[in-house]
Amino acid sequence: MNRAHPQAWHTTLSAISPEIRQWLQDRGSLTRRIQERCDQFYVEPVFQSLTKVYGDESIKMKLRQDELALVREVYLYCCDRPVVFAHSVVPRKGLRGVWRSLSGLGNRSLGSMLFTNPKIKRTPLEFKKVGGGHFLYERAIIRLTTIPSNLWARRSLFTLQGQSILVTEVFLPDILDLPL
Ligand SMILES: C=C(O[C@@H]1C=C(C(=O)O)C=C[C@H]1O)C(=O)O
Repeated sequence: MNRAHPQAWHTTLSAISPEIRQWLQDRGSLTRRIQERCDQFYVEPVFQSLTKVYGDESIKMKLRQDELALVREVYLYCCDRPVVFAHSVVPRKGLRGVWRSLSGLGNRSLGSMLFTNPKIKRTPLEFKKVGGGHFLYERAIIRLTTIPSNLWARRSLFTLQGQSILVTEVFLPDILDLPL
C-alpha cells in the first residue's frame, strides 16, 4: 500500500496469486490471450460517450478537469461469462487525429487496432486493486451476479504520433476459470 497516496496506481505487484499475476502482467494482447483459451470470445460494448474523464485520469492524460474525451467501455466475454471490463479514454484531439477510428469500432476488439501497428508504443503497466466507491469497480460489477469485495485493475497508455489512449482493464472473477 502506498501510504503517501493510498489512491495511487502501482508499477509493481506484490503478495498476489500467481494465477492473477499472469493475467495482470502479460503485455501482449489481452484479446488474443483470452481467445487462445476460449472458443466463444466476444466483445460487448456497453458505453460510449464524449464525457469528462474520471478521477486521476485527467492527470494521467494531462487534460484539464473540464476537458471532454471519448470513453469506450466494453465487457470481454468467454461464452456467456464476462471476464474483463475495459474502460478506454481518448482525448477529443486524438479523436480528430490518429484515434479517429475508435468511435466506429463497435464490437471489434480495440486490441485489433493496438497490436497490429508497430508504431504504437505502450507505457509500462500500472496496477490497482479497486473496491466499493471507485468508479471502475462500480461500473465493472454491473454485469456480475456474484459481487466480489474488490477487483484487480491495470492500465497503460498506447501512444501514436504523440496522441494517447488510456486503456484500463478490470479483471473479473471468472477470468481465473480460464486455463493459465
Ligand atoms: C487492448 C486490448 O483490447 C481489449 C479490448 C478493448 C475494447 O474493445 O475496447 C479494450 C481493452 C482490451 O481489453 C487487448 O486486446 O489487449
